[in-house]
Amino acid sequence: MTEIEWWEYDDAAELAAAVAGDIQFVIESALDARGSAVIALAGGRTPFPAYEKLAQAKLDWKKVTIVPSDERIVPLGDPKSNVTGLAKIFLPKGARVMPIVPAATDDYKAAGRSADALMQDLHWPLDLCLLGVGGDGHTASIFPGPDFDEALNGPRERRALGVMPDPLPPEAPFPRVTLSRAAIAASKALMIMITGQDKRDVLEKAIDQGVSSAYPIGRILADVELPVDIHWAP
Ligand SMILES: O=C1O[C@H](COP(=O)(O)O)[C@@H](O)[C@H](O)[C@H]1O
Repeated sequence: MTEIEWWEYDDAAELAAAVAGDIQFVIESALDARGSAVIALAGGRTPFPAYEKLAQAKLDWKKVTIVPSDERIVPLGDPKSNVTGLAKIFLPKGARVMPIVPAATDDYKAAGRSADALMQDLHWPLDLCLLGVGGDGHTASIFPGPDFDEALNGPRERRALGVMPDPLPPEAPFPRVTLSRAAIAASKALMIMITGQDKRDVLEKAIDQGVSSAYPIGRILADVELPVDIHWAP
């Protein structure tokens, strides 16, 4: 089990400012060290106030590549598309925001292979992976279902894959493409951002359960070696 540090904030605004500051620091460090930065950012809803704040930072955005940690297989522009939300915020800054599912398709496995091929062209490992956690304990789009084992235990070089959640989450009932556990665990920095006591309870339980956890986030955290920062507000 890795070293996990909880960071607690009074409210969502404080949380957003802190997470934005930490992401900015990672990007600046990568730009100083290498002249470019590649980061994966969670989708859903929780992290978007932090992204709005981050976008105000004075950075050489043209040298920053952003990929979603996962994507719902929906057309680009759909309100449920994670990359569409990221693109609205970071494209105007000049960042490269990479769709990993360029077109909606019925073949989620093929979508996963295509996302994996796109990821192979990126500088690797990721400078940062920021994860969210669903109320059901999923993270990125690693869900229980027929692809769970492949997402957790597939070959190390597999960076992304297609996933059919079972059951489909009611708030976004779509097949998905997600970073694999190996890709997440290989990141140079790993952060989690959540809000609310319910998600905190799930995350604490998942961490306690460790490698035998039924929650995807528990299985991932049981396997990472780098320290993990969890940012939380009620
Ligand atoms: O479906 C998803 O859910 C998780 C959690 O989203 P949140 O809005 O409850 O924070 C998210 O991290 C993931 O990227 C997304 O596709």
